[in-house]
Amino acid sequence: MIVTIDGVAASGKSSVSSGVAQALGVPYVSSGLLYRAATLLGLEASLDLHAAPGLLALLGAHPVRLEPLAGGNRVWQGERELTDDLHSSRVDRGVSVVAALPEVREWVDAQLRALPEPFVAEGRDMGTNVFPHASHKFYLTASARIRAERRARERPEDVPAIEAALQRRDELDTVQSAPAPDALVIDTGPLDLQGVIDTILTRLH
Ligand SMILES: Nc1ncnc2c1ncn2[C@@H]1O[C@H](COP(=O)(O)OP(=O)(O)O)[C@@H](O)[C@H]1O
Ligand SMILES: Nc1ccn([C@H]2C[C@H](O)[C@@H](COP(=O)(O)OP(=O)(O)O)O2)c(=O)n1
Repeated sequence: MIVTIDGVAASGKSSVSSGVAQALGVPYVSSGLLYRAATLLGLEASLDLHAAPGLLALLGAHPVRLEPLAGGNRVWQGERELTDDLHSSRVDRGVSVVAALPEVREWVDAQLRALPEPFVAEGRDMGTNVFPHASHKFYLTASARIRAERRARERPEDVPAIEAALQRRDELDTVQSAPAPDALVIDTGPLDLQGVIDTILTRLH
């Protein structure tokens, strides 16, 4: 069984997926972390983030591994854990450019499709492109202001700066962010985290 939870930036995808996965007793898979890892490593190597060949060579030479767990995903490059470095504002700013590269998308998709079922997969195109056959599909939204207020609790910047950055990323990610036609769209604005998780769990029973 595969459940997909897609949505815009900071709409609650990873927190909701973790809650749903824990209730089901399965892992969740955070696809965005692989795009973030490619971005972090490209930045650290001072690569041009618009150029796929250099990034792919780097990822080929030093493979990155996603460890999906119900409580939280971890990302490794060999023995080095990248997880804590993936949510900086620098990675936030660069990741949409990297995620627009078809070669990087293929690199991510191949890793995701190799994972053993069952799991909850979250990202942008889990229900459309990567797992179109998933049994249950959801898409989370909320206004940019509400998302910025939530994310401001996790970032040093103020709400208006975060809101502007989220809107910029929404625009850059538009191509791969359309909801699947068979996804249930949930506006998380009026709901708390548990409310969103319960809405999804109700549909799974
Ligand atoms: N429905 C909600 N109500 C209140 N806070 C939420 C809700 N959903 C998510 N959050 C909070 O918003 C922040 C962003 O959520 P996160 O799961 O990281 O989103 P995403 O994976 O879409 O970027 C987190 O601090 C999370 O706890
Ligand atoms: N399946 C996916 C997942 C993420 N991405 C891209 C788009 C996002 O800007 C970045 C980071 O995604 P992530 O879900 O980690 O972070 P946000 O919720 O957007 O803050 O990766 C994508 O293109 N396709």
